[in-house]
Amino acid sequence: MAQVIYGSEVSKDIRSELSEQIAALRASGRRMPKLAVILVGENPASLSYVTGKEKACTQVGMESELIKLPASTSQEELMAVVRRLNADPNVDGILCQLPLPDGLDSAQVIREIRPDKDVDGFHPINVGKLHLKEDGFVPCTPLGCMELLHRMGINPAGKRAVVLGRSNLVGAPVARLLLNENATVTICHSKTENLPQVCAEADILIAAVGRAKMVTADYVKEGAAVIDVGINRSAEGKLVGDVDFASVEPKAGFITPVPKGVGPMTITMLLKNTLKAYRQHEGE
Ligand SMILES: Nc1nc2c(c(=O)[nH]1)N[C@@H](CN(C=O)c1ccc(C(=O)N[C@@H](CCC(=O)O)C(=O)O)cc1)CN2
Repeated sequence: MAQVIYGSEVSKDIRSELSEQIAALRASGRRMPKLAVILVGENPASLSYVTGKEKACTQVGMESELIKLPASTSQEELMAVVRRLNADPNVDGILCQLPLPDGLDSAQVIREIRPDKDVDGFHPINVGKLHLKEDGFVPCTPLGCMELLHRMGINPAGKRAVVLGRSNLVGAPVARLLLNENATVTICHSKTENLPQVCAEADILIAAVGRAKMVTADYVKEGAAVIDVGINRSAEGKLVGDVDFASVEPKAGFITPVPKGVGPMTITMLLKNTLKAYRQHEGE
């Protein structure tokens, strides 16, 4: 039976540490860290995630600003909002909730965000820094996966890690983070042959493909740490991961559930990145 690692619980500990740090800033009369979130359109999932981000900021004592724009917003209008936030000295972190409505170019928006305010870690400068092992902003979901591994007491050095999925948001950066911590990393994708066998060699298996319950027990080595990044909605509207929990849990050593696994860590790592941006802006 695997040890189930709840990101929701780990998040509570990290958020209480962040609250203490922010309370100390407030007590010394300092400016508060501030996150600005841009939401374009009416995607219900995106609305729920940005609401979660605002609530989390309030919970730890950070300031936040939600800029809600209609789906009809033009690329130039969106870029102008980013430029306004870039120039605002009270804003430490900026993010544009993804996906954007059809017709808007997210890559162009991300490139417009000042790299020192890019708390999502998506700007090419921050992507480059991750690959060069330089200090920059790392995307929140991959950072959350690494934090969970560390909290499980797993040191990736020398371990076989398999990342299922190669997206810029999760697969590619989490693979790089594992490599940076000296794991031997394989990235699998839709063209990978013998997928279950390749995955079954992993000591650490990260599932980030976006296919409900795709990872069954035959993909998993006995005792492996399995991190499920999937957020898939079933026909009944139930949230399910990429891992078939019932099948994998008896075989794995550690496993994260969906919900209450990696998801809450994404928002917690965003708070951490925003406080880091604030400290850099304050010259600490
Ligand atoms: N600009 C960004 N856009 C998106 C990101 C991102 O990191 N930056 N990631 C995802 C969405 N996301 C945050 O934005 C996110 C996803 C899931 C969760 C979460 O807490 N999930 C809960 C379940 C919530 C539910 O019931 O729907 C869980 O897994 O327990 C938080 C944030 C894409 N866009």
